[in-house]
Amino acid sequence: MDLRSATMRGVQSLAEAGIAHVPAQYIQPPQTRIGFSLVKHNNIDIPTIDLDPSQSKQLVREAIGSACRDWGAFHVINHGVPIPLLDEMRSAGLSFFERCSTQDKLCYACDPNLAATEGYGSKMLQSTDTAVLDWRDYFDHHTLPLARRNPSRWPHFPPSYRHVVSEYSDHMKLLADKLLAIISESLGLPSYVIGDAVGEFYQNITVSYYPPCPQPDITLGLQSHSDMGAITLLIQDHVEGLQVFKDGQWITVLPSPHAILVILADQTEIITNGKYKSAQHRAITNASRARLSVATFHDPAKTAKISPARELVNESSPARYREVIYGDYVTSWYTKGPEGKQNMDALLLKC
Ligand SMILES: O=C(O)CCC(=O)C(=O)O
Ligand SMILES: [Fe+2]
Repeated sequence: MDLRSATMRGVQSLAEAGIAHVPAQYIQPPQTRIGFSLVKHNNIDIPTIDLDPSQSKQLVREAIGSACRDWGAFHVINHGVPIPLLDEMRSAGLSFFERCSTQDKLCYACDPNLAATEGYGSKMLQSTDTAVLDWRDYFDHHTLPLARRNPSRWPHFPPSYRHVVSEYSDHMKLLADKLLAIISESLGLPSYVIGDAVGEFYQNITVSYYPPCPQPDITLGLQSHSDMGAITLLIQDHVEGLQVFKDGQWITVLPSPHAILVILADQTEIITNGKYKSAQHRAITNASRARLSVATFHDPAKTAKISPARELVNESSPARYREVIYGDYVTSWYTKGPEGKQNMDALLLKC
């Protein structure tokens, strides 16, 4: 197979072509390879917080407060989202990637020259780009506000696909609202403070598909980054691959099929004036099993001005970040690339 045309069709075609060596554009430099930094397996896991209404609200606030401070990411269980819906969402995504023909998938191809367009894609090398490519294909859906939601742009297969994504989107929004309220309260603020600072949610749902990779030691499924919006809700299948960076180590997030992973994103770090940090995370590859995740991003409008909440700024705790227009932040993220937390570092004020 012509490797160039296979690359245009995403990494799944490369994997299915049975290559033994990945094309050069997918090879990570030594410092971002998985062998470079410490990886802890299974002996520490990120916190799990039970949101069942029978739990003490005060204890839940405290548990969320420490998870946000220490990790920037945590699992929630008894979150109110029907478990069958989580399974339906994973299985709809998997059917698109594994049961649709390449030709069918390409009907939904997003414009590779534009950032964050809706549809099916894989990171492409731009002519000026020196970034290493991720071993990942994806389908991005624009789901909220409702005016952005156009299910006719989403896969027609399996037949339930469009209905499942719409229902999933609605449930994720409710959960994101609830979590931002508890996160505000965990800082001693009224429940509306962070939600009001973010404003109306712009929600995107990205299904990521990581085919088996013949050289997992020198590739990444998704390079290290923090999410740029306010809060991300993620589910994964039973295959390990997601890692969160904590205290100088990469920690694998063990799959937990009924749980939803909450990832604090950059705008929440700014609004909380750095009291809570966005989580740096990445996805690694493996040689034998495909992996699927579904990330639901909740972002401010591009015109929203984001700055530390006034309630958290005072003489003893001055503002640590300058105000940013969210759209400018997104542009800089796509221009400089997501690597690590470099985009947040650019907003830090010298206190
Ligand atoms: O696949 C994963 O688990 C991570 C996905 C992710 O971090 C993202 O889409 O921003
Ligand atoms: Fe992410």
